[in-house]
Amino acid sequence: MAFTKFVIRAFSTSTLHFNAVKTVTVIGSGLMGSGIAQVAAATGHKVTLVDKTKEIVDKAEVSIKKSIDRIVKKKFPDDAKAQLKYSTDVLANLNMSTDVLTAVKSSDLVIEAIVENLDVKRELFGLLDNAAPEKTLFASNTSSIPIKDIASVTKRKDKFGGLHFFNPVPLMKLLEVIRIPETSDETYNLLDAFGKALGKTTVQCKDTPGFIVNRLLVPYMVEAIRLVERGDASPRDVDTAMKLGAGYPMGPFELLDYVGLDTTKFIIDGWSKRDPENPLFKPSPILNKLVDDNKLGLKTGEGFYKYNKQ
Ligand SMILES: CCCCCCC[C@H](O)CC(=O)SCCNC(=O)CCNC(=O)[C@H](O)C(C)(C)COP(=O)([O-])OP(=O)([O-])OC[C@H]1O[C@@H](n2cnc3c(N)ncnc32)[C@H](O)[C@@H]1OP(=O)([O-])[O-]
Ligand SMILES: NC(=O)c1ccc[n+]([C@@H]2O[C@H](COP(=O)([O-])OP(=O)(O)OC[C@H]3O[C@@H](n4cnc5c(N)ncnc54)[C@H](O)[C@@H]3O)[C@@H](O)[C@H]2O)c1
Repeated sequence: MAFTKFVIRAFSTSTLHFNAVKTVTVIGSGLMGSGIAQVAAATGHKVTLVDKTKEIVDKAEVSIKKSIDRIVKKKFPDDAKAQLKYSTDVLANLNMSTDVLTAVKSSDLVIEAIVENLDVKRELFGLLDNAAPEKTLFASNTSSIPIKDIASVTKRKDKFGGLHFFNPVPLMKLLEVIRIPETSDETYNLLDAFGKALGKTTVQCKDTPGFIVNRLLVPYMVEAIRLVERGDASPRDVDTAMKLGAGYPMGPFELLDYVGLDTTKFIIDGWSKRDPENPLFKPSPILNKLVDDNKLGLKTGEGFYKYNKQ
C-alpha cells in the first residue's frame, strides 16, 4: 500500500515535471514583451523574443541589457564577477528573432504581447495555431480584450489562457492568470506554475472586462483624464495629490505616460466599443490629440510630461 502510494506520487511528480514549461516564445518585443522575456530567461527558461523587424528586436535587446544592468548592481553591489555571470546566464537563455513561425515550432508556451488590437491578435494566433505543435500552450498579455475573443480563432481553446503581467515586468510582483470556460485544468495549472517559476504572485480571474486590476485601475485613470479635461486641476496637481494623498507610487498621468498613450487609447477605444453607453469611455480629446502628435509618453520622450530621451 505504502509502495503504491510512493509510485503514484513519484509518477505524478515526474509527469508534472515532464509537462512544465521550459521553452517560451514571446511575441512583441515592446515594453511588455521585452520585460516578460527578460524575467523568463532570468528564471532559467529558454526564450525566443520575436518582433517584426531586426531594428525593433535590436532595440529591445538594448533595453533588456539596461534593465539587467540595473538589477545586477542592486543584487550583487560589490561583486563584478557575480554581476557578469548573472548577465551572461540570462542573455544565454535569450534568443532574438523575426521569424515567428519557426520560433513557435519548439515552444512549450507562446506569450503574445503585441499591439492591443483584437483583429491583429486574432490574425497572429490564426497563423500560430497552424505552425505550433499540438502540445504548445497559448497565452495573451492583453490588458482589456476578452481572452475568449482572441482564443476563438484557434482550435486549441483548452490550451489557451491569459497571462496579464504588469509594467515594469522585472519589478512588479503580480501576475493575473485568466481562464476561459474551455481552458483545461492542466493548462491553467501549467500557466500558474509558470508564473510562480517567474517569481510572481499569481491571482486567478475569470475572463471578465479588465480582469481584476484593470477593472479598477482603468476607470480611475479615465476619471483623472476627465478631471483635467474639465479644467478642475492640472495633471501635475492630480499626480501630487494621488501620490501624497493616496500613497500611489506614481500619479495617474505619470502612469499613463509610463504605460504608453497609444496603448491607453487602444484600451479606452476597445472598452468603448464593447460598452458604448458608458460615458466614461467616450473618446478623450486630450488623449487623442497627444496620440495624433505621436506624443506617446516615456517611449517617445513626451506625453502628458516631457522626458529626457535616454
Ligand atoms: C486608461 C488605461 C490605462 C490602464 C493601463 C493598464 C496597463 C496594464 O494592463 C496594467 C499595468 O501594467 S498598470 C501599471 C502597473 N505599474 C505601476 O503601477 C507602476 C507604478 N510605479 C512603481 O511601482 C514605481 O514607480 C517603479 C517600481 C516603476 C519605479 O520605482 P521608483 O522608486 O518610483 O523609481 P526608481 O528609483 O527609478 O526605481 C526604483 C528601483 O527600481 C529599478 N528599476 C526601475 N525600473 C526598472 C526596470 N525596468 N528594470 C530593472 N530595474 C528597474 C531602479 O533601478 C531602482 O533601483 P535602485 O537600486 O533602488 O535605485
Ligand atoms: N504598456 C503596459 O503597461 C501594459 C501592461 C500590461 C499589458 N499590456 C498589454 O501588452 C501588450 C503589448 O503592450 P506594450 O505596451 O508592450 O506595447 P508596445 O507598443 O511597447 O509593443 C508592442 C510590440 O508588438 C510588436 N508587434 C505588433 N504587431 C506584431 C506582430 N503581428 N508580430 C510581432 N510583433 C508585433 C510591435 O512592433 C511592438 O514592438 C498589449 O496587449 C497591452 O495592452 C501593456
